[in-house]
Amino acid sequence: MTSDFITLDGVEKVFDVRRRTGFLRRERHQVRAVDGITFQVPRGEMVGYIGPNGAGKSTTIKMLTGILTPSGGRLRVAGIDPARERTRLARHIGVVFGQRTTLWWDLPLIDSYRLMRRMYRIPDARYAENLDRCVELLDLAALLEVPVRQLSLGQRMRGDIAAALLHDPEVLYLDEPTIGLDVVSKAKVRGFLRDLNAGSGTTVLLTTHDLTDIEQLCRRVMVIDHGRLMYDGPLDGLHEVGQSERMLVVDLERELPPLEVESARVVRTEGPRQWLAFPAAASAAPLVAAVAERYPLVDLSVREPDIEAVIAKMYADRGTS
Ligand SMILES: Nc1ncnc2c1ncn2[C@@H]1O[C@H](COP(=O)(O)OP(=O)(O)OP(=O)(O)O)[C@@H](O)[C@H]1O
Repeated sequence: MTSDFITLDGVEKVFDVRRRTGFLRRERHQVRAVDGITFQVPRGEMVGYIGPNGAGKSTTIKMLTGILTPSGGRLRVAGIDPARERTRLARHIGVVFGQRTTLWWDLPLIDSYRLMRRMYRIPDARYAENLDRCVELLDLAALLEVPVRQLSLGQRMRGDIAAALLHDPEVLYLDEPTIGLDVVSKAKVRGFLRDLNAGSGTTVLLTTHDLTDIEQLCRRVMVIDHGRLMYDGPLDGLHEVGQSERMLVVDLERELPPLEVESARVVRTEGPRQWLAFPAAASAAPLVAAVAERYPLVDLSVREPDIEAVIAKMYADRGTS
């Protein structure tokens, strides 16, 4: 048996859309939301699934939960075809949508959990154990009797994550789990997910626009755009694909015209300080030596490429190709 827990092979999703083109006229056209995606996720991995708005991320997640049926290709989660056996699959997966809640709005948090226990037919001992663990790790003790509508966004999100985990799913899909949260709440959610993945070996597929989530949680990232997989690999590898640059920031004894050194270009000057961009994959040592030899150098620092800028560049390059 393969250790791959999620497998997609040439998966497609095409939507038929009717567009109004006149008073009584409507035109039919097709949107290829997912256009032949292939990837595998082994058990226990935590993977980032990112892309610009409308790239096809939510459509992929909906196919992985069985809400949507693929138009083509083959998709399996825990050996199950999600669209055909959605109920059986539900026992294996947990889903958290940052923008929506699965909790009952007017009920105290604990009542939502009790309803879920019944829905998923979770054995008493297991329910008690999982609830205790979530309450402790997600800091929910003081919130259990509070109606969901009175919870802050960060509290509600922690409540939703617990709800998704009460039935011990083997895989957790997270769609924007830190959206709108403050710095402290984000750190809490990220810390919990890291421990969950490391401790229980839960497989996690994480969709987010916050790249710090990815940097802090995922070693592997998949980038999707226009329904196609543009990149699948380690986060660091994005720098190479995106041809990113590092920055050498130099402080000189006095203000000078832009420095002229091989393999770097001055992108900014501010008094005696200058910023030199050079390829991220290149060593900074020869560049530093060249600057020090020819110019009156006082101080320097090297800045790593900003992953956000790398991805923005990837999206932009794609848009113009
Ligand atoms: N039910 C639907 N009917 C028609 N078109 C749809 C439907 N759902 C999604 N689409 C289209 O499919 C494409 C992909 O949408 P999807 O929601 O998967 O993107 P996304 O990557 O999740 O975007 P975002 O980051 O904005 O949430 C978009 O062009 C969207 O308009």
